[in-house]
Amino acid sequence: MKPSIILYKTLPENLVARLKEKVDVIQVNNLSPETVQANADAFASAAGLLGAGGKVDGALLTAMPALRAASTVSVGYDNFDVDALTQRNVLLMHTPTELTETVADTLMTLILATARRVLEVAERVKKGEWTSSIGPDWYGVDVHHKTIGIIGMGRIGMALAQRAHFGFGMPVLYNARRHHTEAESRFGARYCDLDTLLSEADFVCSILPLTDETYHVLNAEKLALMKPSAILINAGRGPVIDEPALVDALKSGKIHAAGLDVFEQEPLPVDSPLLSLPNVVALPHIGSATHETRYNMAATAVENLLNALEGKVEKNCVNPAVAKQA
Ligand SMILES: NC(=O)c1ccc[n+]([C@@H]2O[C@H](COP(=O)([O-])OP(=O)(O)OC[C@H]3O[C@@H](n4cnc5c(N)ncnc54)[C@H](O)[C@@H]3O)[C@@H](O)[C@H]2O)c1
Ligand SMILES: O=C(O)[C@H](O)CO
Repeated sequence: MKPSIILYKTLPENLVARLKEKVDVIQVNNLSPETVQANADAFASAAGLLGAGGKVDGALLTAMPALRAASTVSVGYDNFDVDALTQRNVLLMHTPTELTETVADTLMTLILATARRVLEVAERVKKGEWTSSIGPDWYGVDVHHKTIGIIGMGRIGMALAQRAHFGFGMPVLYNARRHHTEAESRFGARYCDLDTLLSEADFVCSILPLTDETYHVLNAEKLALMKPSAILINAGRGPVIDEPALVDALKSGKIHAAGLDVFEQEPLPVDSPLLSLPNVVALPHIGSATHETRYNMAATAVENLLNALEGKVEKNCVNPAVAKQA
């Protein structure tokens, strides 16, 4: 008998067919308590879990005693209780490599869109305000040769540094948990403590994972260190920034603008004060959202799950210690 899995994301047909070669697939819409309750037997007997978003915590794991592997269509896994998974010998697989370049493109998009006020001026053109030669009220600020400060010099941080250094001639500052010799040799990047980075960078770009340590690391005190001309970009996770403190910094001119792909609450509520600020570019968490990259992520997540269920976890595993115990 084939093992069964819970699939909580819509996947292309060919990928579902690939899964069905090896496992029985039970498709659900989400991982809400209502869904779990309505499909209690399926959840109880499933050996695998595949999808994106949704909280995978102790309560869900209690409802899934047969679970052996979970596979997320994402690189970030802050929505998983990794300790609880590891305690129960459940492997967690993710997609760390497929999206790197695409997310770096998104970060560059936010840098350019905020600096050149792309949304604002395009909107003015649509409204028919471009009636004579433009003046300073349409101007933005330069990106090229300005200093970029990257908080989180991991895979995506490196891809951003490459674009900034080679494409835009930008000096690169960075902060991470360790020195990154490759970033220093390839991009001349300079390691800084967080306060120095915040006070020197023209573009402060956060691509941090969300952890207990990074929660609200960019709070009012830290934002106050930024130059009034500086622009803050965040494509890591929303709760890394204290959002009310950011709104205050943007409203009072303590910082120049912000480009955001992630928020404390997603989807961003329509009454968020961020949406009424002209100096904010807000995107709906599209960091990796191209057809090519989302397909590649889904295909990798499928193979990750099938491999994990067969005990093959050479790569893409968040808690490989589980495999060693098996
Ligand atoms: N907006 C999106 O759609 C999108 C897409 C992909 C990834 N992300 C987010 O970006 C994150 C990073 O992805 P990645 O592939 O570059 O991960 P990565 O693991 O390669 O890099 C993470 C970097 O953050 C640093 N870091 C972690 N904790 C830190 C701390 N407390 N202080 C300073 N630095 C710290 C690490 O040292 C590392 O350099 C993901 O975890 C995810 O949350 C968002
Ligand atoms: O972590 C990721 O892969 C993206 O943020 C999508 O959730």
